[in-house]
Amino acid sequence: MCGIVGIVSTSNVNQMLYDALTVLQHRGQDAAGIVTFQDDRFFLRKDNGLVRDVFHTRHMRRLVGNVGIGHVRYPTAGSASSAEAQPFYVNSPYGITLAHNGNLTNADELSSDLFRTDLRHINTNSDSEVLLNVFAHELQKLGKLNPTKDEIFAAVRAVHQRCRGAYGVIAMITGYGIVGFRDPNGIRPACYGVREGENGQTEYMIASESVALSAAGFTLVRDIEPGEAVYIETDGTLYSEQCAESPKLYPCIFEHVYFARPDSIMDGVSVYKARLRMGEVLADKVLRERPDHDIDVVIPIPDTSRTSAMQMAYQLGVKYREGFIKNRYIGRTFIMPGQKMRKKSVRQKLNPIDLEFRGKNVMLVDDSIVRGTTCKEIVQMARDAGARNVYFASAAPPVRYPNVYGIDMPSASELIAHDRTVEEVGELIGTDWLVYQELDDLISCVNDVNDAIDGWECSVFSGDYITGDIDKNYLTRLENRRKDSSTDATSVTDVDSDSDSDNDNIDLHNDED
Ligand SMILES: O=P(O)(O)OC[C@H]1O[C@H](OP(=O)(O)OP(=O)(O)O)[C@H](O)[C@@H]1O
Ligand SMILES: NC(=O)CC[C@H](N)C(=O)O
Ligand SMILES: [Mg+2]
Repeated sequence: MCGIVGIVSTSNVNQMLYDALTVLQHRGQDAAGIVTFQDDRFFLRKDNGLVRDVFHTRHMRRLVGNVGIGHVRYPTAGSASSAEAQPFYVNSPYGITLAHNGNLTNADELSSDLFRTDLRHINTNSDSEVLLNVFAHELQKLGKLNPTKDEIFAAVRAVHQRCRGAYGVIAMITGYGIVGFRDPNGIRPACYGVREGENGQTEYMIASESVALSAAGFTLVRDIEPGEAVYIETDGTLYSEQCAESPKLYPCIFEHVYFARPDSIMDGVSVYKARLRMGEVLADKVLRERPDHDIDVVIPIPDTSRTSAMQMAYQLGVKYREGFIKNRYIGRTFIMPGQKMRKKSVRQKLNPIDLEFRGKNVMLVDDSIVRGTTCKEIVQMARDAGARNVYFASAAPPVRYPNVYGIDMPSASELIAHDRTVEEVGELIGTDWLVYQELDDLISCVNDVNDAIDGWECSVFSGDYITGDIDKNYLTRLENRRKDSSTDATSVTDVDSDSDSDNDNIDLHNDED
């Protein structure tokens, strides 16, 4: 899902960016990058790996300057090669770097237009490099030596006209400042906050999630509106403008189900509260389906489902027990590239405490079932640990349709619930009873706080794509591309974590290694 952050400060931003990226690490574990600038020079460090592995002291020392942006990557387009780590850089106009969360649905067309009409070269398969070049081209067309805020907003307006899909973006323009914007449907999140810097001057941070702000002592001001751009000059002056023609707010509901940290507030909705409610309404469904259930204990599948499972147990009046212990050194499995690695990691990551299972009817709770990698293993582990009956509840409805907006599930065939009934899925994962959340119930969990929300981007559950440009042909093309690329060692599908560590990484050569 990628995490993005940008800071305009009164002192060096390298450590603040690093810390913010560690707080956003749950959004992307594949690659990380930071770019700063000082005295008209960019300083960039990016590579595959977790934040703590990418940045060593020698890199941090070189990342000087009071303004910078950062990115943690979970690839959804192109490959997992280090050449597609972000931020991306383009030297003209002004020198622009950009960090993107989301996925463009018309990246192929744009890429060809950029080459044929705009005479721009795209060097990777990343849609984010395309987005950067569209922005750069539109800014360049205005042809000014010094860009004003109005020109920057005009370039964002043009990006909205040309780009389709989902994007939360932070771009840095050398010598001028940073600009953050969201797609006209507000699918991907972005917010900004303030704190007092040296000499009482205001410092700004833009980030994917509010938790990055609060962890660094910034106060959340607000979410960036769909289609809106926020431009912060290097001296700390902030401007904002609506740059889309008819913006609507349709945030991605899967952020609340899985991606976001529970201590974040997104578009006014507390992720933690939403997950508590998911547990509550799921318990109501369990009681509707089996008023005389014989559940002895509710057990979460750590980490993400904990909040919902706890509330579900409370609502059912059943014991809540931590029956699986999570190895804290293994990351999130769903966002790992490659099914082989994901499968292996579930066993490495979770281990049962047998006494919580032996002879009991256990209700296992997860936030979602996507490919079924986790639940298949877990149900078996519960049986091996001696459970009498293994029931399974998902705090989200069946995931039946591909995602094209920044979650790496582009083909329907890899989704366990695609074209299957709930009973069939239950049988496949080997559970004695499977309960899914209803979509209307899920929506009710996130709905009641913010009137500005027009609806939710729920395509993985409903098959309705808010951008209106996704049809059967598009999804078939995507699925075929996925099949073709699965034989390619550097594809998003089947990359080994360090298989391309010695790939050439074309970027700024002010870094000595
Ligand atoms: O059906 P699947 O394809 O297995 O995907 C769903 C699972 O993946 C995620 O866990 P993950 O390990 O990524 O993260 P977590 O520790 O935050 O729960 C999610 O929480 C589910 O447990
Ligand atoms: N998950 C994301 O936000 C991915 C961003 C971008 N599409 C990439 O693949 O790098
Ligand atoms: Mg999980």
